[in-house]
Amino acid sequence: MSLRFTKMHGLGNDFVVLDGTRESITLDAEAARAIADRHFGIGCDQILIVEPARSANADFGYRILNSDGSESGQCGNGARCFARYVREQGLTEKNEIVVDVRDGQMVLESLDDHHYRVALGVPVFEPADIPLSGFNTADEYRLDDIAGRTVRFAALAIGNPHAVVRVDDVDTADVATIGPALESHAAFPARVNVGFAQLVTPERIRLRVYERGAGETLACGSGAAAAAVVGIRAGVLDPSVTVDLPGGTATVDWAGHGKQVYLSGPAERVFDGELLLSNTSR
Ligand SMILES: N[C@@H](CCC[C@H](N)C(=O)O)C(=O)O
Repeated sequence: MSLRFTKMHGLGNDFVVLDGTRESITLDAEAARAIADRHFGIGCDQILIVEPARSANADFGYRILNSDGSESGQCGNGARCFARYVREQGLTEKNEIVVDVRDGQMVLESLDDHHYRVALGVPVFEPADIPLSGFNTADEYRLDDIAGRTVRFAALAIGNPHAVVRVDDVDTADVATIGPALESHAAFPARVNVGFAQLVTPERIRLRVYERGAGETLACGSGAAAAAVVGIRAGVLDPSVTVDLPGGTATVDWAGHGKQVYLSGPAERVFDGELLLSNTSR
């Protein structure tokens, strides 16, 4: 059995994109891990599945699987690739696309030169799936047992959960230790994406993200949005923020409490291929 796929990336956060509009695609966690495997499969941070819309006002459904086989409700870099994919595959000619994600909807807009702007949703502080309690304030939590250290962070959801740790220098931040320790800490039963953000100017941050279910990636779009929103809410960032990630630069715009957060940046198509599913099992 074989499956046609397109390999894409957004700022080096890479994806295998599958068309589930013509025939339904069911991938269990083991199959997802096999596809994402960089030695025995195609290799990617996430698998994106284009599905038929579930709501009357949507154009498509959008499913996201991490490289460890877990499912997420959000992928910002993937959403830009999704927008490019559905237009290039002739699935729509629309410039503005509404997609159903696991817990809501997103709006994807085509800009010039293969750039896209994505409305990720309204950020939620004190999200229900992050049952932290007994910490300082809604904006700053603290855990004392992260690899023997005390770590302070903000926590919020943008369709998926994020912890944002402010650091002086992303180059020397201990992402490899603090990232996985916080990602799978008991305080986060659904696990969490962990961003390490360095303030450069009120319009610019540098960011590295240890992603839930994928490890450190070259860029995380929802992580960029989360870090910018935390800084804007704290009054240290302007409403439009340039986010420098290891894989490139994204822009985040947020007008404040109760408003949608927007992520803009490029989407690249790398190649098309056909996956022989029997070759992915080990
Ligand atoms: N790379 C993504 C986020 C993908 C999902 C995330 N790892 C999760 O489990 O929530 C992005 O660009 O937003």
